[in-house]
Amino acid sequence: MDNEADVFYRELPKVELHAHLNGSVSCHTIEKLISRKPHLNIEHGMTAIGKGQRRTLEECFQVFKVIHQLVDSEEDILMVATDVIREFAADGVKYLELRSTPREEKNTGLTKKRYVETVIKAIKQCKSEGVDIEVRFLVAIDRRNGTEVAMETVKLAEEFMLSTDGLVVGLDLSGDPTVGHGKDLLPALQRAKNCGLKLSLHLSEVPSQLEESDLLLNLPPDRIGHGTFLHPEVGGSQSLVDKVVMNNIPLELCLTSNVKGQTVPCYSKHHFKYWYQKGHPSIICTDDKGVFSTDLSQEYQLAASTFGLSREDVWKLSLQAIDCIFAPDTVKQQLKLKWAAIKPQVFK
Ligand SMILES: CC(C)=CCNc1ncnc2c1ncn2[C@@H]1O[C@H](COP(=O)(O)O)[C@@H](O)[C@H]1O
Ligand SMILES: [Zn+2]
Repeated sequence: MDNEADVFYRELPKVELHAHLNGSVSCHTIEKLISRKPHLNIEHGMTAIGKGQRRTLEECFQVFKVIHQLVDSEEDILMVATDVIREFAADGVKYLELRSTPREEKNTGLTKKRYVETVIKAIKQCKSEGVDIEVRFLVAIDRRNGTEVAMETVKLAEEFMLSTDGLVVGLDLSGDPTVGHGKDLLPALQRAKNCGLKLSLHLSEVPSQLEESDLLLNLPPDRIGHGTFLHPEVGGSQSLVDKVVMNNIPLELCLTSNVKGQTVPCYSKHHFKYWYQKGHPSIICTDDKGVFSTDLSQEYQLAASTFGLSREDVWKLSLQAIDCIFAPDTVKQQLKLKWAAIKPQVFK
C-alpha cells in the first residue's frame, strides 16, 4: 500500500524536462513489445536495471540497442510514445518534454521523417483523449553519428518546428559521451540556435570533457543535461561554473541514472547538492525511467530524503522548473495557475 509520503510525491504537480523516449519504456510496454517479436529472444532483464543494480556506462548503452530492436516500426513508436505519455501523466507530470533520436529502419520502411511524425501523432492522440499533460518534443542528435547527420537532424527539427504549431520546441544532444567531439557538431548546433530551436545539451556527463564543455557553453545552450563534472571539486573548473552561472543555464539532474550508471558514487555525493546550494536552477528529471526502473515522483522523494528538503522546498523545486521549460510564456502562466489550484490538495 502507498504510504502518505508516496501519495504526496505522486500528487505533487511535476515538470519533466529530460526524458529519452526509448529509455522511458515501462516493463508493461516492454512485455507487449516482446510478445510482438518473440523471435528476437529478448528477456525483460536485458532492458532495465533493477533496484540496487549498477552498470558501466558502456553496458547501459548496450541496453538501448536492445530496446531499439524491439521498437523499430511506426506501430511500435506510436504505442511506446502514447504509453510513455500516459505513464508520466499518471505519475502527476503536468508538462513533459520528450526527446528522441529519429531513426531509419530498413526492415520496416521507417524513415526519420516518419519517426518524428509518429511521435507527434502520439502527442496529439493523448491530447485528444484528454490526458492531463502538456507535451512538447525535442529532436535528438546522437553525437556518435557525426557532423553530417547532426546537420540533417537540425534541418528535420527546423521543418517540424515550423509545421507542428509549436510541438517541436528544440534540440537535444545526447549519445555515448565517450564517442565523438562536440566541436564537430558546433555548426549544426549554431544553426539550430539561429533558427529558434532551443538547445538542451548533455554536458560533462563523464570526466575530462573540459575543453568540449567550454566550447559548447559558449553557444550558450538553453539547458544542460547532467553537467556531472563541471564543478572544480570533481575535476571541472571555476570558469565552467562561472559560464553556467552567468548565463543562468538550468541543469537537468537525474539522480538514479547517474548512480546506476556509476558516474556518481552514491546519492549523497550527487552534484544536485552543489548546484542547489548555490541557488542555481536545478531540475529533477528521470533521464530513462524504464531503463533505470524509476519515475519522477521517486526522484523527487529521493532528492528530498538525501538532501533533507522540506515539503515546501520540494514544492518550490517543482514550481521553479516551470520557468525552465522551452514552451512560451503563455504555457508557463497556465502551468503556474494549475500549480496554485493543486497546492491545497497536496498540502491537505
Ligand atoms: C548510459 C547511461 C548512464 C545513460 C544515461 N545517460 C545518457 N547519456 C547520453 N545519452 C543518453 C542517455 N540516456 C539515453 N541517451 C540517448 O537516448 C537514446 C535512447 O532514446 P531514443 O532512442 O533517442 O528515444 C540512446 O540511444 C542515447 O542516444
Ligand atoms: Zn539523458
